[in-house]
This record gives sequence, C-alpha cells and structure tokens, in this order.
Amino acid sequence: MIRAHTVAQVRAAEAALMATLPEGTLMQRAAHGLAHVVLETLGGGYGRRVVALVGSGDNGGDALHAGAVLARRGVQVEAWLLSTQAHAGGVAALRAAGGRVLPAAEAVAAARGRHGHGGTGGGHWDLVLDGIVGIGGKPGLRPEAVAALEALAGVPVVAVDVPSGVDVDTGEVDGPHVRAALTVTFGTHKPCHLLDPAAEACGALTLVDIGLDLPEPDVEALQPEDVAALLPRPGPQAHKYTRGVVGVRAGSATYPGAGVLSVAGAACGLAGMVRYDGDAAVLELVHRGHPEVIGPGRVQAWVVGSGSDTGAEVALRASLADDVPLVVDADALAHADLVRGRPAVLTPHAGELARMLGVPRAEVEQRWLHHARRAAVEHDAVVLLKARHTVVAAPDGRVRVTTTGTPWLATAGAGDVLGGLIGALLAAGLAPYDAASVGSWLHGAAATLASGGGPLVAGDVAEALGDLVALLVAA
Ligand SMILES: NC(=O)C1=CN([C@@H]2O[C@H](COP(=O)(O)OP(=O)(O)OC[C@H]3O[C@@H](n4cnc5c(N)ncnc54)[C@H](O)[C@@H]3O)[C@@H](O)[C@H]2O)[C@@H](O)CC1
Ligand SMILES: Nc1ncnc2c1ncn2[C@@H]1O[C@H](COP(=O)(O)OP(=O)(O)O)[C@@H](O)[C@H]1O
Ligand SMILES: [K+]
Repeated sequence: MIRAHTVAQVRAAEAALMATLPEGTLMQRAAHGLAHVVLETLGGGYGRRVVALVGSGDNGGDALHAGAVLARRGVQVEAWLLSTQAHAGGVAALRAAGGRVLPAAEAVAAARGRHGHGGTGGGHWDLVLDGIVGIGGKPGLRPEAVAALEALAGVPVVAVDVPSGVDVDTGEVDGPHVRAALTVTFGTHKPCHLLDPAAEACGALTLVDIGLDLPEPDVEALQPEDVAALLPRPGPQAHKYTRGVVGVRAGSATYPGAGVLSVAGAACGLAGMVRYDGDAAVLELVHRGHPEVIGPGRVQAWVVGSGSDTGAEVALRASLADDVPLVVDADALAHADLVRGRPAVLTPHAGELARMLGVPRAEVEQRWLHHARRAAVEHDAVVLLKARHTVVAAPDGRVRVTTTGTPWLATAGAGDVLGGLIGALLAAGLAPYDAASVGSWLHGAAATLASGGGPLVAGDVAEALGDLVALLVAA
C-alpha cells in the first residue's frame, strides 16, 4: 500500500522522532537518501553537473546537504539561493564540500547574459534539485523562483519531497509550480503525490525511509499485493451461487453497446454468474459474446444505469427493491438521491459529479479530493470519481486513489466495463469501498496490459481482466 499522510500528521511524527535523536539526524537521513537517488539517476557522480534551487526552509536544507554529498562524489554542484535566509548548516556543508553558493538573482542574470533574456542557460546542467519549498510551502511560486526555473528550462528536475508550488494536502494547484521528472520524498508519501493535478507534476516517485512512526493515512493507493489479498477466489467447494450472482440493468434501444460492455465487465469471472435484465434486443447482442448470461432473477449485486437512457429511474427503483449492494452509473446518477444510505458505489466522471453537486465541471477538475469526499458524505455512499487518477471516497472519509491505467483508457465505453466489474466484486462479497478501489485498480491495470503502449477499445479492457487476475493470483 502507498500510504499518504497530511502535513500535520508528518509534522507530529517528525516531532516525536526528533525528540529521541540528535539534532539534524532526520535531515541527514533525508539528504543522504536524496543524494543516493540522484547519483543513481545520473549514473554516477564525477563530472556530472547539478544545480540546486534553494528556498528559506528545511526543504532547501535537504537540497544543500544532498548537494554536499554529491560534491564529495565529484559532482559539480551550484546552489542558487532564493532567499537570504537559506539553511545555514546546509550552506556551510555545501561550501566545505567544494560546492558553489550564490544568490539566484545573480545566477539567473548570468544565465540570461550568456543566453539572452528568458533564455535557456539550462544546457550546462544535467539536473535541477528543487529545494524551493517542501511541506511548509504555500501553493504557487514567487517570481524569483519562476525566473530561476525559466533560466533552467529543459533540464530534468528532481523535486525534493514535493514539487514546489503544489498544495501538499489536497494535490490542488493555484499558480505556477514545479514539474518534476522524479520526486524523492521522505518518511511517507503525501496526498499531493497521488492526487491530480499535483500527482502529474511529481513524475516518478521514490520514498526514502527516515524512520517515522505514522498513524492511519489520509489517502492511500492500492499496490498489486493489496489487490491480490483482496481478490475474491473460489474455494475448493465453491459453486456458482456461493461465488455470487451479479445482475446488470444497463443498455437500451438507443445505447445497446453500454449493456454489452457492462455485461463484459461483470462477466470477468470474479463472480459466479451474470444475469441481464433489460431490452430483449440488447440481450440478443449480449449473448453473441456471452452465451452464459441468463435473464432476471435473484442476485447479490446490481449494476444500473450505463446507457439506460430514460429507463434509468425505473431500473434503479427496481434494483433498490432488492436489498443488495449496487453500482450506480451514468444515467442512473441523476437519481442518486434514491440511493442515500444504501450499500452502493456511485461511479461519476467529472461532468456527472458536477451535475450531482451543482457545481461547474472545472471546479471538480481543480479539486478532485474535495468534491469526491463531499459527494460521498452528501450521498452517504462510496463515490468513485473517474479520471486519470480516479478517487474513491467513502462517507467516513477514507480515500483511495487509483494510479494504474493509461491515457489510452480514455475511450468510449470504458466506464461501462468498470461498472460491471465493480458489480461482480460486490456480488462476490467485497464491501463497496474495497469493490470500488479494487475494481478501479484492475480496470486500469487491464487497460495497460491490453494497450501494450497502443490504442484500445473498451472491450479489450474486459478481455484482459482474466489474464491480469491470473498474474495476480500466481504472484
Ligand atoms: N522537519 C524535519 O525534521 C524534516 C524536514 N525535512 C524537510 O523539511 C521540509 C519542510 O521544511 P520547512 O518546515 O522548513 O518548510 P519549507 O522548506 O517547505 O519552507 C517553508 C518556508 O518557505 C517560505 N515559503 C512558503 N511558501 C513559499 C512559496 N510559495 N514560495 C517561496 N517561499 C515560500 C516560508 O517562509 C516558509 O517558512 C520538508 O518538506 C522536508 O524537505 C526533511 O529534512 C526531513 C526531516
Ligand atoms: N487520461 C486518462 N488516463 C487514464 N485513464 C483515464 C483517463 N481519462 C479517463 N480515464 C478512465 O477511462 C474511463 C472512462 O470512463 P467514462 O468517462 O465513464 O467513459 P464512458 O462513459 O464512455 O464509458 C474511466 O475509468 C476513467 O478513469
Ligand atoms: K521541493
């Protein structure tokens, strides 16, 4: 599991640990971890050239101390100070190790002199260390930092702890921020490492252990071993009814394909049987790919709404008449009020969630965590907000972010497959929060498997699920 803690949680854990250790120990651990990741990234030390952008706080201190380690390994290190308040011990350490320290304004002016205004003095450097701000930073960057980043445009950035300028606890951005190729974080992940738009600015992630003792995380991300542990598996005495029956009420004369794709997700094999209750012509289409699907009857979970068109409300009310968990997608989301307090997973994309909450879509896309949590509380149900990094929020405040997937998954009908898949997991007995987060993880990973780096259609995702589950079960 990737566990992400808020700034307040990190501060408390750091304070508790620091009280037991000699002063500066944690920064030394962080700086050494950071320096070793940088050396690995550079493929060595001697002759490499690294510039550190250094703000006024301990984040700059980490960058300076890491710079000192790098300088002792033969790296040419220059620190550009964005403040007169830079970490004194770090400045002294870097100077003592042979590094150069100068005000950022002077370095930027020199770069501009060499390469013209707004120009790229970046060619000289192999890597930028972003020590502008860490968990103490306010969102946005000051003009001096923006100017320094501009002067270094094109040079890969390694963010120290977090990409400077993003909101650490929410992943929101407001104004300019660093875009890193790699983020090296300390002690634990922070929400901004998982939540877009900040997560996209992190690049790859590496965690350096500094020995913190941490509470329950604020946000988490399932990893393959977590998904494998949660996967429903048939026992030796299993029969199709013990494995759970999933019912699908999706598709219509107008949108028959949504019914077919919902069933394709539901028929992933993780439940014992799939029933279809809907348009007879859609059932005929379903049977071409899934002859094992039968008609209406008793189920352990319903999937409702994908392509249901005007029939969504009737389908939802019929599903609610059974006392079983349900997935509420697409057209049925307009009637999500009916579901409040029932075991359910609502699966909106940003536009659908915006309509549910009565806010503009752009606001949802700026504040994914806030809106997913708000909708989960208001609807008293698990809300799965679909996006590049899907957010799954429970009414009690728990949040999981899905980090699997590929932009090729942004294709028509992919959401229908997801709804069916989550329905199968509900029918197999997973709680709504687990069914949603495991389903979303599998959906993204199956897309990556099916894509192989190229385009895909929604049906490919459903088809790849079997191979993916086999890989997870074997591992
Ligand atoms: N506290 C600890 O024991 C440890 C802290 N570590 C490092 O310390 C960092 C936190 O250090 P700090 O608490 O000093 O905070 P920061 O280094 O994040 O800096 C905060 C300071 O920067 C200024 N500032 C805030 N927002 C700004 C902005 N947008 N633009 C420019 N300046 C801004 C403020 O004056 C503030 O005091 C962590 O992210 C991590 O890198 C690590 O060394 C591990 C141990
Ligand atoms: N840029 C992206 N990168 C990765 N996955 C994406 C991206 N955009 C969308 N997705 C995923 O693709 C699926 C699209 O579903 P949805 O919006 O419901 O489409 P449809 O209604 O056509 O089925 C969701 O699972 C979503 O998480
Ligand atoms: K930083």
